[in-house]
Amino acid sequence: MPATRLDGKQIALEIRGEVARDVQQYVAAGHAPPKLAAVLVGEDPASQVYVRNKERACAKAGIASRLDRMPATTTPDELLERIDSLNQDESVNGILVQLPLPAAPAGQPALDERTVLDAVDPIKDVDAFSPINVGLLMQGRPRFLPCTPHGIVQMLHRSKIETAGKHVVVVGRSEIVGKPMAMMLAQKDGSCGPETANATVTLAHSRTGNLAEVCRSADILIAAVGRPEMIRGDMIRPGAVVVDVGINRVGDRLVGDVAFAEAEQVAAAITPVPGGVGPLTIAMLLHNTLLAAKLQAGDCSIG
Ligand SMILES: NC(=O)C1=CN([C@@H]2O[C@H](COP(=O)(O)OP(=O)(O)OC[C@H]3O[C@@H](n4cnc5c(N)ncnc54)[C@H](OP(=O)(O)O)[C@@H]3O)[C@@H](O)[C@H]2O)C=CC1
Ligand SMILES: Nc1nc(=O)c2c([nH]1)NC[C@@H]1CN(c3ccc(C(=O)N[C@@H](CCC(=O)O)C(=O)O)cc3)C=[N+]21
Repeated sequence: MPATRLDGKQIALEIRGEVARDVQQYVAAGHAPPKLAAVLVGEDPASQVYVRNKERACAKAGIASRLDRMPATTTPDELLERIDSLNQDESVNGILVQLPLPAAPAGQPALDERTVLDAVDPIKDVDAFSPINVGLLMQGRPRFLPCTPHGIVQMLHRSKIETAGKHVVVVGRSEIVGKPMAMMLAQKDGSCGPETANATVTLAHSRTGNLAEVCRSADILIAAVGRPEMIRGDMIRPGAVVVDVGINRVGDRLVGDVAFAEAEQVAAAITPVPGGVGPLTIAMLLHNTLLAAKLQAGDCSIG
């Protein structure tokens, strides 16, 4: 029997509905609508699509948004100045600097991702990329949860997939996905999302020995590698849950990091690409933007 498809799009719509309702209540209590500022440097086509989707989702949830487009020739000082002005702007609750940043034109200093992300005020850091928010997450007392791992946690929970006592293998150790994902699932209590903790976590990467065997030992396999269809059917334990984070453009097709047709024959449940983790990332960004507004209004001390 082929695997159940975990419908990320549907779950994302459900979460967006909840955020819209909470935004309505927040505004009814006399607050200005939450506001997200996205900074897009350069012309990367995938980033354009993502930022457009995000703006549309904000509008539907009653969240205000502004898009600051800056040319690929922007200097580090210009970008840091823009971030600082968004930090100071009391009407802006959330700030997102779209990644990747473009390469610098010849003869100009590069835009360093770390320096730029460090400049975002932690109380407005809706991506949860700043060192303060990463540290709070590590300690099990997060303020903002990073959007993609949080979306995955929500999807598992809402699909009634238990993580406690399970062996989760996360393939990929990026700061955005793999590393925080592993940390969240290994937490002792529910601090990083409802009932999604207490997993036994293996964090695999490009230097992992015998990756296929490590993957086959997973009850839940989470692939965040960025290599089209590298997780094959024979790397999956029969009956496992497979979460495919990868978004790879191959010609005009969008494919994940998992060879879906093969995996579907082995797994018990699997996320498709598109329509899996991607839409959840956006839903959790909306959630974080409302949370940011509440924190700044003094409405709640922590998530
Ligand atoms: N759906 C969504 O919302 C999102 C999707 N994505 C997508 O997820 C994917 C991963 O993104 P991101 O985490 O930013 O990627 P990065 O490129 O930052 O990290 C990739 C990770 O995969 C590891 N890796 C690379 N090759 C192999 C290999 N052959 N075997 C095992 N591990 C390997 C790398 O190992 P090492 O550390 O050793 O180099 C690294 O840790 C991309 O396709 C991206 O587009 C990203 C963010 C959100
Ligand atoms: N500061 C920052 N924060 C991010 O969260 C961030 C980022 N930079 N840079 C790039 C990655 C990637 N990412 C995606 C989000 C949604 C979809 C998404 O909605 N995907 C749709 C398909 C969209 C399409 O057709 O291209 C889907 O999977 O169904 C994809 C990718 C967020 N990222």
